[in-house]
Amino acid sequence: MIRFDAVSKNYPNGTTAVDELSLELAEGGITVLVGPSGCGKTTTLRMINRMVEPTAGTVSLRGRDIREVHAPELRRGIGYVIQHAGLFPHRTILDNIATVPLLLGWSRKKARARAAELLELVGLPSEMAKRYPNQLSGGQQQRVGVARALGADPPVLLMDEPFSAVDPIVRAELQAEFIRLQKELHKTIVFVTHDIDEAIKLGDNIAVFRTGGKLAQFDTPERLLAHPADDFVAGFVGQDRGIRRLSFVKAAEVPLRDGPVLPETSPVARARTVDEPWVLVVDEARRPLGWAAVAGLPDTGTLADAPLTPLGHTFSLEGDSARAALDAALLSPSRLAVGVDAQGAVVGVADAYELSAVMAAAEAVAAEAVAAEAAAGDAGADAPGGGER
Ligand SMILES: Nc1ncnc2c1ncn2[C@@H]1O[C@H](COP(=O)(O)OP(=O)(O)OP(=O)(O)O)[C@@H](O)[C@H]1O
Repeated sequence: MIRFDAVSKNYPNGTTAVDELSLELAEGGITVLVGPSGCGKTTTLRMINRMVEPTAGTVSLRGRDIREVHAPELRRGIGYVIQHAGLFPHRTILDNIATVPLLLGWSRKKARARAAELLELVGLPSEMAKRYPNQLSGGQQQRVGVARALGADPPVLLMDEPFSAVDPIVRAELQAEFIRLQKELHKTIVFVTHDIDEAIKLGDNIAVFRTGGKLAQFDTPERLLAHPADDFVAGFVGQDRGIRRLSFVKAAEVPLRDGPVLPETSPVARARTVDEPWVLVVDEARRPLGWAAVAGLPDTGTLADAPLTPLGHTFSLEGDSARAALDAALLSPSRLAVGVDAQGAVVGVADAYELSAVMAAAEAVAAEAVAAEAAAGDAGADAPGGGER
C-alpha cells in the first residue's frame, strides 16, 4: 500500500538520513519504524506525506508515485500526529479537532459534530470540548492530537513518537486505547518510536533501522525476537527478549494445576493438611482473597481468621499473555501465579518453572513455522516487505 523503492535522502551537508530504503507497508496494519536516535525514522515518515522529498528513489501510495499527487491533496488522506500533540493553544479542544474538516470546507456545524464524535472515540468526556489545550494533561492532549489527525477519516495515519512525552502509566493507557481504536478503524498506520517495547506491543510489522539510515530488518515482532537478522538487531531488541517472547503466548495456553486453593470457610486445620507452605484463600465464588502462610495460621477457627498476604496480581486466562502470568508468579508471595476466568474466579496456579515449559513449547512452534516456510521455498514471500521487492 505504501511502498519505498530504493529511496534515499541525502542532505547538502553530507548527511545520509535514509540510505536506499526498499519497504512495502501493509494496508490496514501498524508498521513501526524503530531504531536509535538519528537513524532516519522521522525522515522516512515525512517522505510519505512529502514534508521531505527523497533525493533518489520512489515512494508510492496505492500504486501511485506520490510525486504525481499535489502535496495538499496527498496530505488530506494522511493524518499526522506528533510528540507534543502540537495543538493550537488559542483554539478550544473541539475547534482543534475540527481543524481539518473546516479546512476541507465542511460547515462549522458539521465539522463540530464530527469533532464531538471523535472526542468520544478517543475516550475523552464531552465536557472537555470547550476547554483549551493548556487545561488538559499531557496524555489528554495526545488523545486530542489523535482525534484531530482522524478528522477527515484519512486512510493513512503517520505517528511520530506520539506517546513519548507522557509518563509510563499514561503511556501504557494511550497504547491500550490506541490498540482498541485501531481494531475499530483499520487504518494504515506508520508509527515511529525509539522504544523497542512499544514497537513490539503495537506493531504488526517492525522495521528496525541502524545509524546511517539503513534498514536492518523488517519483520513481525515474533520473528524479530526469535530470529534477529544480526548482532545489531539482537542487541537492539535486548537481552530480555526471551521474556518479551512470552507476550505472544496466550495465558490460556499456560498449563495450570489445581494448587492449594481453599475457601475462607475451611477450618485452619484443613490448611495444615495441605503439603504446601502457602494456601490461596478464596471466597464463595472462588475469587481469590489472598495467600495465607501455613506457618502463620492461628491455632483454631477458619481461614477467614487467618492473616492474608496480598496476591500481587492475578492473570486472566481470557486476555492476558504468558508474560503477565510470569510477572504474577514473580510477584506472588508463594511464587505461584493465580490464573482467573472472566468472572475473576480461580482456575488454577503455575510457578515460573512451569511457565518456562510454555516458552519451550512456543519456541518449538516458532521453529516449526520457520522450517515449514523454508520447505515451501518462499521464506521471503510471506514476510513483510517480501513479494515484489
Ligand atoms: N534538514 C536537515 N539537514 C541536515 N541533516 C538533517 C536534516 N534533518 C535531519 N538530518 C539528519 O538526518 C539524520 C536522520 O534524522 P531523523 O530525524 O530522520 O532521525 P530519527 O531516527 O527520527 O532520530 P530521533 O529518534 O532522534 O528523532 C540525522 O543524522 C539528522 O541529524
